[in-house]
Amino acid sequence: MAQPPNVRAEALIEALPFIQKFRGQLFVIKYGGSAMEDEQVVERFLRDVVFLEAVGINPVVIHGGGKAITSKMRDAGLKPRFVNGLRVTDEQSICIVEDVLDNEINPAIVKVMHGFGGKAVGIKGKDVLIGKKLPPQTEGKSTKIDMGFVGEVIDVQTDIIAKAIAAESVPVISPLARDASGHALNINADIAAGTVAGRLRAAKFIYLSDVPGIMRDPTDKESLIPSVNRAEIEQLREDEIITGGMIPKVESALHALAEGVEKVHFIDGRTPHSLLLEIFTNTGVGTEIVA
Ligand SMILES: Nc1ncnc2c1ncn2[C@@H]1O[C@H](COP(=O)(O)OP(=O)(O)O)[C@@H](O)[C@H]1O
Ligand SMILES: CC(=O)N[C@@H](CCC(=O)OP(=O)(O)O)C(=O)O
Repeated sequence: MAQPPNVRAEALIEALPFIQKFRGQLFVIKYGGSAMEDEQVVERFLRDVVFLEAVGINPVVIHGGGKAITSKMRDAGLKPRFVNGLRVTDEQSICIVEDVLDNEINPAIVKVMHGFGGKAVGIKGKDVLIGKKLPPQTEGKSTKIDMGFVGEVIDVQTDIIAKAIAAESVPVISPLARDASGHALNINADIAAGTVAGRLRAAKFIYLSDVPGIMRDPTDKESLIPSVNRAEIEQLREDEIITGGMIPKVESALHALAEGVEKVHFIDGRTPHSLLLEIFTNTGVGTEIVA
């Protein structure tokens, strides 16, 4: 049932101080994982991003696509393998990774945003992120695994991103880098986003995922941790409360904070308008990481 007009107007007025505070500021948003699986959820999120841009905030979106890559690899008869949350990526797999991220997911996001009347520009990670191959990773106690074409970001060509923002377009960036010889490297999207947020000194860095935030028990919603600092994160890792896909997230969040990002938030991409609630209301949503 529609709310009375004055209640609806109050929601806009509640947003006023936040719009005034955040206009002109740069927010990096990592969008990935299961929160990307449902078309309705994707559209709702992207409309929220268009809204941010329309009220003068400068969002930069870094997207993932791990699930789609896994499914395409399986179709090709390849068996996905992860070490410490990172996909082992051989020559055949990197072609699939590039195809899924740059030719499918990235243009689809831009198209939906255009459909909502937003301005967005797709940027291939390879065009802005310079990387180098990761050394072999330790699995278990001592086994070293060659990760293939998996990299870390050593430089960001921020001028290309800045140009898009100056043109009032939302940069939508895929998590790939190029190495010194121009070869594509697969970058975990959380790590790519954390590096970009740090280099751009984002006012906020927001992760949208498929959990309410960081939890003491990922199966119990009530165990959500609303605010956490570096020392507490280290303890949560030691106690193996933060595991799996949450590890690259907290690591890149801490990296971004060390680089001067003001605030990092983990919110649930499945909750309708969690992004707008986090930014434009006093309601605390998800987990905030403070320096
Ligand atoms: N303490 C924790 N709190 C919340 N989620 C956690 C925690 N530890 C591990 N996880 C896992 O991390 C996952 C999120 O990481 P991931 O699946 O890589 O997200 P995305 O694909 O959105 O980047 C959650 O679905 C959850 O299973
Ligand atoms: C090296 C590495 O693991 N790269 C990731 C890149 C995509 C990603 O991170 O996507 P999500 O954010 O949706 O998980 C991968 O191949 O799955």
